[in-house]
Amino acid sequence: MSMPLPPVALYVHVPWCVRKCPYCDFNSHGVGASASLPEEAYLSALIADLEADLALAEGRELVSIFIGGGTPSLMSDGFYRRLLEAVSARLPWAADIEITLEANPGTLERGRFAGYREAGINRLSIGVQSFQHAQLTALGRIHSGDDALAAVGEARAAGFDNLNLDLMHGLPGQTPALAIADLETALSLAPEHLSWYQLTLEPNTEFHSHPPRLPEEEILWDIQDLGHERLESAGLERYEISAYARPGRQARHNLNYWCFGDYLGIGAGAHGKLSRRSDSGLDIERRWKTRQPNSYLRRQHDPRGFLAGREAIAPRELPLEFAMNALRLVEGVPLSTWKAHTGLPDDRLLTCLQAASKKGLLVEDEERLRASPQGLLFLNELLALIDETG
Ligand SMILES: C[S@@+](CC[C@H](N)C(=O)[O-])C[C@H]1O[C@@H](n2cnc3c(N)ncnc32)[C@H](O)[C@@H]1O
Ligand code: SF4
Repeated sequence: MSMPLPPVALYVHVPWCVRKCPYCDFNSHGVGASASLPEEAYLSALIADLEADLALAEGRELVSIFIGGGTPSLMSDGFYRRLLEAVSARLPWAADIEITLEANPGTLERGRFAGYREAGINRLSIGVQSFQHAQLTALGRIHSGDDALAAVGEARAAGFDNLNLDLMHGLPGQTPALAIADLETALSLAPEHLSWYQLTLEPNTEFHSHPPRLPEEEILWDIQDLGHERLESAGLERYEISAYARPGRQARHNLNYWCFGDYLGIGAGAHGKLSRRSDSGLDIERRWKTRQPNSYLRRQHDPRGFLAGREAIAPRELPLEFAMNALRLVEGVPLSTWKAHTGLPDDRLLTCLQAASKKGLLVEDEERLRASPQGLLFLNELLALIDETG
């Protein structure tokens, strides 16, 4: 019998922001507050991009849609209504599909969230980062703490009952007390999900060339320990390195990535991962689209199409690729996911995990692939070991 294919999700990228943040290495382009964006042209490009990728879904139902950026909340509700209509006319959806949109509190227009809800978006991810003036300024954000509070209020009033707040920690000038104060404010808003990322200095960002002064290592550890304890005591369970959720509110879209599910990626610079049945099980490919927004728009009228590159994942690389995702999850993944999502037999993975188990970086479990608490702290070391033995 032929292998079943993994579940499939859809990622949609919106590449524009009001201003480029100095720490950000995403495919996002600052256009200023008063720019008018080419909504019509981008919508028709996204639909053409989806059309070209439709066959890759092989008739599977979409389990989730994630509209990320950039700043998707720069686009109107009409844009998303038409986009979601176009997607649903072309691909079947799971009855309980999760449809998330990333929103920036600095782009809040009255009534916009209600329009998004009516368009069919059922989860908002709000980029709060911090509620403190000094930290928001250091991060070059365009919004204030009050804007973030107003955005959450507006989201609730619009009927969103599934909210994620993005917060960062380890920020310039941040003490443990300030980091916990941010979490207290976030918790007072009772989000269903909270992403709590430690600020990293990424290559090709302004912070990389002109690094700000960050808290000392010991302070960073204190922030992490205190924050983790506080979030768990408030009923937000840590299920991934940086993600906390109320029971049943884990982000389905991210869970699909971390469990090595498939996803189509449309929009400037969007990445996808797709499996195809083959004689040996599954052939898995990564694909990515043209990155520059203007080049992407031009590709609609170019016989080359939107695709900028594609690469098969060689069977040798699969253990690492799989583990890089699965091991981010605190509970790991059932070992059966490996076979189901790579088409390869278990022994291939198990051989290269033995060394990691011996070092105490993996929990010995015949049913699940799961990092130990030590392994979660030193994930890079664990992944390097898997890579060497893969
Ligand atoms: C793609 S960004 C988009 C969200 C939206 N554009 C915004 O910034 O509000 C997703 C999240 O990644 C996090 N992030 C981005 N760059 C980061 C960095 N260098 N270190 C840690 N977290 C980062 C931020 O919390 C951000 O909200
Ligand atoms: S608003 Fe978000 S995507 Fe845009 S530059 Fe800032 S962090 Fe990056």
